[in-house]
Formats: sequence, structure tokens, C-alpha cells
Amino acid sequence: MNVTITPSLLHGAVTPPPSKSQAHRLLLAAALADGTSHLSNVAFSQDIQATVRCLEALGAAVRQEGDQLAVTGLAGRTASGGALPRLDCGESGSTLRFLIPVALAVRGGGVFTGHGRLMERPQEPYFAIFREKGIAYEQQDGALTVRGQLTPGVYTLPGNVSSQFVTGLLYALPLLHGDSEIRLTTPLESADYVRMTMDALSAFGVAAEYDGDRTFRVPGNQTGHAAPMTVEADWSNAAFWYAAAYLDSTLDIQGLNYQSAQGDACIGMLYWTIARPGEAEIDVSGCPDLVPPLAAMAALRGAGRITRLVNAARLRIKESDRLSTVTEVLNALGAEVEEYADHLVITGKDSLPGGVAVSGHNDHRIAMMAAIAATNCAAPVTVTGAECVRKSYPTFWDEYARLGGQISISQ
Ligand SMILES: O=C(O)C1=C[C@@H](OP(=O)(O)O)[C@@H](O)[C@H](O)C1
Ligand SMILES: C=C(OP(=O)(O)O)C(=O)O
Repeated sequence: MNVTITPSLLHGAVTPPPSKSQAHRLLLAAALADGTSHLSNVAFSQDIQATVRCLEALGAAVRQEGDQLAVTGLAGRTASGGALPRLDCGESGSTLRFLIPVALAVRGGGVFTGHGRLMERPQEPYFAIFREKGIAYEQQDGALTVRGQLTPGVYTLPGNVSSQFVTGLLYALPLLHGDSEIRLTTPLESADYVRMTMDALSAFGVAAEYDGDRTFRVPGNQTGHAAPMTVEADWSNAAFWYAAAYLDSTLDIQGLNYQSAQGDACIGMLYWTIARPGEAEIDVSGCPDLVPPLAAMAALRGAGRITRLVNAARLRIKESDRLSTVTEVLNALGAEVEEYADHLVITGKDSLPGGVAVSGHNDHRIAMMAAIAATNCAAPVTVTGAECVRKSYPTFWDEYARLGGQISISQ
């Protein structure tokens, strides 16, 4: 699907979709707990569909009841020895990395498949653990098979590849028959995502302790208890509307929790960092998903104003190599972005020429970045492969049009 945008500013009230990160976590906690949890405000983005499908494959029951999702958990039931469950994780890194250790704990392993770039995204921190602990793994023809017994003990891994490994272990280790420890060999990046994990576990009565530095203590023999929960609005996707507002659209962004544990809630603060005159340097190691909207803001910050988005190496292992795709797409629109190994340097302009077609690179955040930058372009912009927004924000283009964005869609 191609979307052609005739540049115009956006106006009106908008509520961001339910948080994808929080929904993954609540669904998983509910699927492992005792009893039936009712979850409100779950939206079926492709990534959440992947998590639901995989939790069902692991034996949890998920059904729609009115506008809630009822999740009946495994309640400590485990099964091993039979055929391994097959888990199609779509393009969702969270689903894959959260469920690898969970599948080992509850089913003795699994066969994981994925689409797009997913199976190329790194899993080495898990593989290093598996080699040390004698868990078999094999990646062949796009499928990753893991098989073995997860045992309580010490789990050592780096903190700077992806926080999603820590989250996966925090879900799996409480299920084991003994206490465990997670030890990080480097400082934890994306730390707020791990805090969100601990909040979700704690809402279901599962305890883990973090020393705030490199060690997590995880007591074993824990089964969570069903809890009614409501998913918050998504700050990572709200950030695109913040970017549009910074670029002169008049938006009333509603429904957000300003006390949220979502790390990307810092977009409110970063908005002002970008709005101030002079050079800006933003460390994005805690909020990697904000780079596309921040880059759109920085590209249009005003002539000559320099923004550095630093500590961003991890952006290369997302749905696309985001340091390269942010650079390519914004520069195609006429921006001045310089790409380095682990950072971007962006020299602002007052407006961009546009007048080109840019690829969404099968990356929802790149397509949304292009759409927001297009509001400040002089000539129409076509986003090809624009359906990729379904990964996290299926209604994005509808909302964009509802807010007055002038789009035409072609196949
Ligand atoms: O745990 C999560 O929900 C996520 C963690 C982050 O990944 P990293 O920890 O790999 O940076 C983020 O980029 C991703 O979109 C979602
Ligand atoms: C990187 C993302 O998600 P995941 O890692 O779960 O695929 C994202 O939503 O930007």
C-alpha cells in the first residue's frame, strides 16, 4: 500500500493507541498466572496478535469478552517431552525474546519462526547462556528451535544488546524450582522497559528485586495470580503526535498517563530540549524508539540548529537499521542528517522540499516519521509499504486523515 500525502498541518484531538509494550507484558503475566485475568484496552496490532497466538500455542486460553480480553493462565502447569510448540512471532522482537525462556520453562522449548527481519535480529546473549547451561538451540531455514531444561541459578548476559532478554528471563525464572540471579556484564540500556516488566509481574503478585545496577534476584516457585488490568495509552506512538505538534500542527493529545512507567513518556521533556535554541544532545540509550520522531523534529528545528542523537547503536537491530533508514528517508525529503556508527547529527531546516517517494522500509516507526515530516514539506510525499504501521498502530493512517491530513491511498 502506498500513501501519498499532500502536505498540510493536522488539527484536533487524538488518543494514542494502547501501549504495545505494556500489553505484551500484561498478556504474558496473565498467561502464566493462576485463574482468569480480564484485560481492558488491548488493541490487536500485529505484534500483539503475535503474542496472543504464541501464548495460546503455549497452552493459555485467550478469548474476547465484550471489550475485554479474558486470559486463563497456565497456573504453574508445565509439560515437556512431547512435540515442541510452534510459535510464529511475526515481526515482533518482544514476542520472540520474551517467549524463548518462557517456552523452555513451561514446555521444555519451542520452535520459533518469524517474518521480515525478525529472525536476523540478535539472540546471542541467550545462545551464550544456552551453551553454558547445556540447552540445545539450532537456527535453520528461518526457524529457531530451543530444547532443554531451564534450571535455577545464575544467568549472565550483557545489558546493552537488548533489554528484552532481561524481560524474558524475568518472566521465566520465577517459574523454576529454586532461586535465580540475573547478572549483567555491562550497564542496562532501555532500563525503563525492564522496570515496566517488574511492574507488570508485581501486579500479578510475582516478585523480583533489582539493585538498580547489574543484579536482579528472582525467587523461584512463584505462580502469579489473575488480576484485572487496563493497558495505558502508548507513549512511543504518542511521540509522533508530539512531533507533529512541535512542527506546528495543533493537536490535543489525550488519554496519556503522565505518571507512566513507560520510558518513552520522556518525549514530553525532550520536546522542550528540542524547542530550546542552540545545539541539543540527546542520549537515546533509554528511549531508542523515540529516535524516528525526534529525528523528524530535529530535521525541522530551524535553519542551522544542530541536534545530536547519541548512544544509538542499538537502533541498527530493530525492524530496520534505523540509523540508516532515518537518515535515508529524511535526507530524501531534503533534510540534513549525518549517520555515524552509533549516533546521528541533524542540522535543522525551516522546511523540507519533499516531492519524492520514500520507502517505509517495512518499519512502522519509519513510515510514521515520514508522515509527520511530510506535514512540513513543500511538495507531496509518497510513503511506500505504508501498511507497516500495523505492527504497532493499525489506525495510524485513519487518524492522520481524521486530523485533516490529506492522503490518497493506492495499492
Ligand atoms: O521491552 C520492550 O517492550 C521493548 C524494548 C526496547 O528494545 P531494546 O531493549 O532492545 O532496546 C524497544 O526498542 C522495543 O520497541 C520494545
Ligand atoms: C523495536 C520494536 O519492537 P520489537 O523489538 O518488539 O520488534 C518497536 O516497536 O519499535
